[in-house]
Order: sequence, then C-alpha cells, then structure tokens
Amino acid sequence: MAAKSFKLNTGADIPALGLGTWQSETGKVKEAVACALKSGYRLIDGAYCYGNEDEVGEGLAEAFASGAVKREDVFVVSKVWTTYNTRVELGLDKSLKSLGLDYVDLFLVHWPLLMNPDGDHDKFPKLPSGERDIIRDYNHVDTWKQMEKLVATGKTKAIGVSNYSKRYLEQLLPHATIVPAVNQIENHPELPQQEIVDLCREKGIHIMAYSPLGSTGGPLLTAEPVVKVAEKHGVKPSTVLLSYHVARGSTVLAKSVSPERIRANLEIINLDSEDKKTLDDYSSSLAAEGKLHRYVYPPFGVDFGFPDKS
Ligand SMILES: NC(=O)C1=CN([C@@H]2O[C@H](COP(=O)(O)OP(=O)(O)OC[C@H]3O[C@@H](n4cnc5c(N)ncnc54)[C@H](OP(=O)(O)O)[C@@H]3O)[C@@H](O)[C@H]2O)C=CC1
Ligand SMILES: O=C[C@H](O)[C@@H](O)[C@@H](O)[C@H](O)C(=O)O
Repeated sequence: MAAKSFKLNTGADIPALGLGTWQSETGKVKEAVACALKSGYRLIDGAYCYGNEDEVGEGLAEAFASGAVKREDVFVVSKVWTTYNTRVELGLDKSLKSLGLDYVDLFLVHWPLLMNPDGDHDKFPKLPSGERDIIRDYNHVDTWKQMEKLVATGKTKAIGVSNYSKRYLEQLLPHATIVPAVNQIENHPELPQQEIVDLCREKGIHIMAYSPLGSTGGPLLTAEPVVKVAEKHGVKPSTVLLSYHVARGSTVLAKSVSPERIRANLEIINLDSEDKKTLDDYSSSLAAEGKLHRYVYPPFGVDFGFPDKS
C-alpha cells in the first residue's frame, strides 16, 4: 500500500497528500477545504500571498464544527510572504488571524528573497519601471534566523523553506540551528529536481512537491508516458502524477476547487519499478533535449540557483 504519511525531522507525522489552495478563488475555497477534510484529506497548504486564508479558515471551521475532523488531526501549512521576510512573526500572526487558528503545523519561507516591506503594495510592491521592488542586498539566512525564533512561541510546530535550490540550501545550512523540516518545491516528471531531492534526503529535509499536475489546467495530465502508466493500472493520469511523489517518499499537494476532482485526487497507488522507469526515462529524455519544464517562475528577476534557470 502507498504510504499515507511520512516523518519529519521534528518527529511529527506529515500526510502524504495535501490540498493546495493557490489560485483557489474566494467563493470556492471554503467549500473545497471543507470537502477535502470531510473526504479524508489531512493536510491543507496555504499562504498569506494567496489572499484567501480567511476563507481557508472558514473551511477549516466548517469541517471542525461538523465533527468530521479535529484541529489536532489536520496538518495546516502557511508561508511567510516575501514582503514580510524581515517581519516573519507579524506575517505568521496575520495568517493565524485569517485562518482562525492559534498555531500552524508548518510555516515556510515562501521564496528566499526580500521584497520591499515599505514599498507601494503589501504583497507586490513595484518600482516606477514596473519591475518588482526587491531589496537586493538582503541575505535570506537572516529570514531563517527569525524563523528559528518562531518555534519557541508555539505559533508553529515546525519551520521550513520553499523554492530553495541546492545552492541556496548550501548557503543556509551552515548557519541553521534548526534544520528546515521541509523544502516545498515544484516537482513532477517534467521537473524531477533530483539534485535537490537527494540533498534534502541526505540532510533529513522532507520534500513537499507542488504543481504535480503542471499547475493551472493540469498540462501534465496528457503527457504520453503518464497516460501510458495510467492505462496500465486503469486509473486517471492525475493518480499517476500524484502517486509518483509518494513513491519517491515526498508529500504531494494537489489543488482543486471541484469536489469531484478533490475526491478523485485521494486515490494514490503503488507504482512498480516499470512505472517508475517509464516516468524517469521521460524526465531523462526531456533533460537530454533541454526541455525540462518549470511552470511556476514568478518575475522576481532573481537567480535562485535552479539549474534549469541559472
Ligand atoms: N511554494 C510555492 O511557491 C508553491 C506552492 N504551490 C502549492 O501547491 C499546490 C498545487 O500546485 P498548483 O500550482 O496549484 O497546481 P496543480 O499541479 O495542483 O494543478 C492544479 C490545476 O489542475 C486542475 N486539477 C486538479 N485536479 C485535477 C484532476 N484530477 N483532473 C483534472 N484537472 C485537475 C485544477 O483545476 P480545478 O481547481 O478546477 O480542479 C487546476 O487547474 C498549490 O495550490 C499550492 O498550495 C504551488 C505553486 C507554488
Ligand atoms: O505559491 C505559489 C507561487 O509561489 C505564488 O505565490 C507566486 O507565483 C506569486 O503568485 C508571485 O507572483 O510571486
């Protein structure tokens, strides 16, 4: 049977599957969260930047009130947004207030850079040129030192990072008193990121895979090798794409606001060695052709050290 959960370096369990909420429209995300929890999900992934944590909180409250789940049975994730990277406790407080919670299970550094906290917008400050207003001489390690202080407050059970390349992790780890519990990265057969996955495994950092379907519209659902494995098992391509991560020992996040797809995404199967080879060969052939595909790369204009974008 496919794993249902994994152990973090804190000793806590983290579910193998979570519901994503990026781009989940207000008006739909409350129902999505409540539906997911009532259907068996035990992890909800959110962020201040998504602008919908109030509604995520309403969905959590509805699921708690229905008796379907208790707070302690749900793993709630939030992330500090880049304009708050010098004010991480304030960022966490704002998320907790929106979510209606007194703690999250995991709080992540969303991206390793600082956008101007005194700029012209709370989340996306811009320069007169229209570019994002980024403080270029800021060291992301300073954000981590603030994150470490949060653990003692009890407002988060664990801390981690997101969008950290091998280069950035190697800058961070020598200064870390607390090793990140998680690195949340874009990950799928078109972007296997094996070098980061291997480094994280060696350091005891759990991978959370985002955009497993290729993000908006799920472009990976029609990739030929994915369809082939799905047909072999008589399952949907989405099941193959989600199961790929669980087979690699990672947690996977799938976003949907459709109750039918939320429930369908619960199906995780065991992939055998032939399936894994089919998907790995697909990754290798894309790499050889220089066609690895990163679907999420916001216009920060910063080199984050990912080999496909450096
Ligand atoms: N740390 C970070 O920087 C990032 C984190 N994330 C996290 O990871 C989560 C997942 O990644 P995300 O980029 O949203 O994309 P996903 O790869 O989860 O794909 C979501 C898209 O696929 C559709 N979809 C979902 N399930 C199915 C299905 N079974 N069949 C067909 N289509 C389906 C959704 O539409 P519909 O809703 O209509 O079903 C939506 O258009 C995010 O929501 C977020 O929580 C994502 C990106 C960056
Ligand atoms: O988590 C999802 C993504 O990282 C998202 O937060 C960013 O892409 C953001 O919309 C941006 O434009 O910088």
